[in-house]
Amino acid sequence: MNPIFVALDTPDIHRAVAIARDVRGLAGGVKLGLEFFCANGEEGVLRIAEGELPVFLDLKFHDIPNTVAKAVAALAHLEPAILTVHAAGGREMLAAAKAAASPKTKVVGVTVLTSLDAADLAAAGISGSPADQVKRLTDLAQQSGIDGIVCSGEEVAAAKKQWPDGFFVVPGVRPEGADVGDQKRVVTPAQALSDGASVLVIGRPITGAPNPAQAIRDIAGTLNSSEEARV
Ligand SMILES: O=c1ccn([C@@H]2O[C@H](COP(=O)(O)O)[C@@H](O)[C@H]2O)c(=O)[nH]1
Repeated sequence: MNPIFVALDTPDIHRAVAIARDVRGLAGGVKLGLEFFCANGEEGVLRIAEGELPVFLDLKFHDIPNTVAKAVAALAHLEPAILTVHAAGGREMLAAAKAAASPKTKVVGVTVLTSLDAADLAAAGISGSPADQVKRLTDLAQQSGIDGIVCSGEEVAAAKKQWPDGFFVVPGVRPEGADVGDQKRVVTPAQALSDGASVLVIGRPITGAPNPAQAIRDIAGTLNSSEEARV
């Protein structure tokens, strides 16, 4: 499986369609998040799905089990390849999300956002490092029956050891020297992949490039040959 999913973080449907077209045949899929979904809804998702790349719906649901289950059920007919919920929503909520999803969808739990560091966790009253919190939430996710987690590349090797057959989505990925923006726990695509990432989520380094297709080719070229063979 090609691990590169391009984050189409724009409210502009025409721009999203154009980038999805540019990266077709080079990316493993596209990721649609809150910015896109709030602006374009289900109709927008269907437009992007016409491009025939697998669609990852990154809506990061976090609510009581009944509400999350109903939200996931309302989207189940779209059969996204991947769907996110917040692992901190608890075991019951995670299990309810999995039960409501299409069997074709991998449900993954966001552990600690890649835009947060230890100081941010402390400010929110969470003790320990991001790695400690990712470990706790990975346990919870595994016990709940969902398919995997979202974590940074800094934690993915440990998470893979903890959950060998888990599915690991890694955002906060930056080619050497690229602008990190608001991301705080960042690794290179090659590092994330060799440490066990199943999917690399990459947005601005591709969508902000003058030539998104070339940006993906450049990233693929940084992966070592055995990993590159998967792209
Ligand atoms: O912990 C998380 C969870 C999700 N994301 C999402 O990934 C992309 C990253 O975009 P870049 O432009 O490559 O920074 C974005 O859609 C986030 O919502 C994340 O970054 N971290």
